[in-house]
Amino acid sequence: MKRESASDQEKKTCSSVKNSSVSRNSSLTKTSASANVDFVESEKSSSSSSDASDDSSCTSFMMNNKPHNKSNDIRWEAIQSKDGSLGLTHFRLLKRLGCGDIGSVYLADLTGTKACFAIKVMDKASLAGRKKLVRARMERQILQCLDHPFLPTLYTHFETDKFSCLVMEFCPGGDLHTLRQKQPGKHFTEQAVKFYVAEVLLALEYLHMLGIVYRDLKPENILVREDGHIMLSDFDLSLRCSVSPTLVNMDNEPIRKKNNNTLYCIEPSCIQPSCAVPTSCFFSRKSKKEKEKKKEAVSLIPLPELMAEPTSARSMSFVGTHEYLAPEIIKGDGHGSAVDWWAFGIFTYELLFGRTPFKGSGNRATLCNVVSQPLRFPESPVVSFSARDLIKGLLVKEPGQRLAYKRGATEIKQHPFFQGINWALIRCATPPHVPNPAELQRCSVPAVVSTSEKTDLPPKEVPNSDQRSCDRNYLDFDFF
Ligand SMILES: Nc1ncnc2c1ncn2[C@@H]1O[C@H](COP(=O)(O)OP(=O)(O)OP(=O)(O)O)[C@@H](O)[C@H]1O
Repeated sequence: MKRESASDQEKKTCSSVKNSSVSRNSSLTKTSASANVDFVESEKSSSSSSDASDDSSCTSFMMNNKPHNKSNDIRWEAIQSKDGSLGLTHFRLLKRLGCGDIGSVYLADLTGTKACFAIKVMDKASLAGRKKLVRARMERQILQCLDHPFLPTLYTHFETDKFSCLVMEFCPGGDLHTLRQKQPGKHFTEQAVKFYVAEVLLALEYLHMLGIVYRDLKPENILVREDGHIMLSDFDLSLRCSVSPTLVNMDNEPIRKKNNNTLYCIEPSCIQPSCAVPTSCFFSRKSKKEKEKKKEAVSLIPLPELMAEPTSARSMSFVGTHEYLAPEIIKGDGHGSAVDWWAFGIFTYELLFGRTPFKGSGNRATLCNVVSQPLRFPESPVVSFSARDLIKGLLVKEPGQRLAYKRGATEIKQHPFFQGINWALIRCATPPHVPNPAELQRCSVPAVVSTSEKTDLPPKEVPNSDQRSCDRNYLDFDFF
């Protein structure tokens, strides 16, 4: 069953566990937590009349630049071949993959090419009527900024009179929630968990460096790519703020002065967060002998780390999925990026044990448990000490004491649970589950007829499950 995000109704009913003085219904919130942290966010309950098509500063990136590693991507070539004049009529909608709060996602191919995409189709009038335009725009703006192996590629977006459409990479492997249900005991092995959470960690690290607090981590939002690697999806609850990447030492002190003769390169691309080997960016002007000595010393002194954690961003919104909400969100204390590390702890727990730690008999009970119930581990399945220790560090109720609060993902990467992970090469590692050809075939065989070539209207929302649409091999299309 799909887990819903916290609703306004529950916001009212859980008043016993939260600070009631906090307003959570602001529309597009722009505020400042400290002198140098600004953020912009969208909320489920946002109200704005702004157009979904407004663009942000990073809009031009995707339209004019090919993200790295896409040089052999036939999808990219296919989109470019249409010369920027794309509309819904250029796509055959094959199957509805699912439907979220702000739109439906379809598997589609671009006519005249072999390229398949996932297209999120959002009805603009419906968005405006339900005050979701800001959320839709936020999601698009964030997608336009991303260029990471574990985050979605937005190939293009376009608007018709009625619809706003995002054309993204299609993940044929389903989501981790569904995949977990298929595992023996409905939980993953510790080895598989290590792989999935490591990839999610890298994706969160990248988002935080861009000043994006994800706020909706849960297995349902982790999709499995054709090659078995993961992709985080769904950014409409995310919070954007500005961060200033800083080099810090192990005590979290910013590094300001040069260390004697050693010149440090402060280009973020040159920093290898927990790397023991100096990169070519770290050079000195000393003699060979001195260099040798220095080399030994350097291997003992931890290198500075890049800290770009929007820890001090402050949002008062009540957003997310009940079982994954951090205590500070429920209490209305204001929250920053530490909420993602809390959710990362819940996520790791769920993948390992097949259930979340604070789930109650209802949403209200769950929220109360998150705030006040101590963390407990089931006796079975048996998991390692390091796995439990990692979860304990993440599920600390006070955000300031939580693992990763001070140094972000770097702190988590250094935890013994991840010992042996080659962070730089994880995208080349063999995933625990690679969708088999039959699964892929099922996803790519046209299960539905296409929309009319003469109209740019997508199919009317069909109230049937994806499975049914597969079984019937076609969908009824109503044009409205
Ligand atoms: N790129 C993709 N490849 C394959 N399936 C996808 C892709 N993106 C989304 N989906 C599927 O479509 C469904 C709807 O996705 P969507 O992001 O619109 O909503 P959601 O995750 O249910 O949440 P929300 O209501 O918060 O927007 C998802 O459950 C997912 O299974």
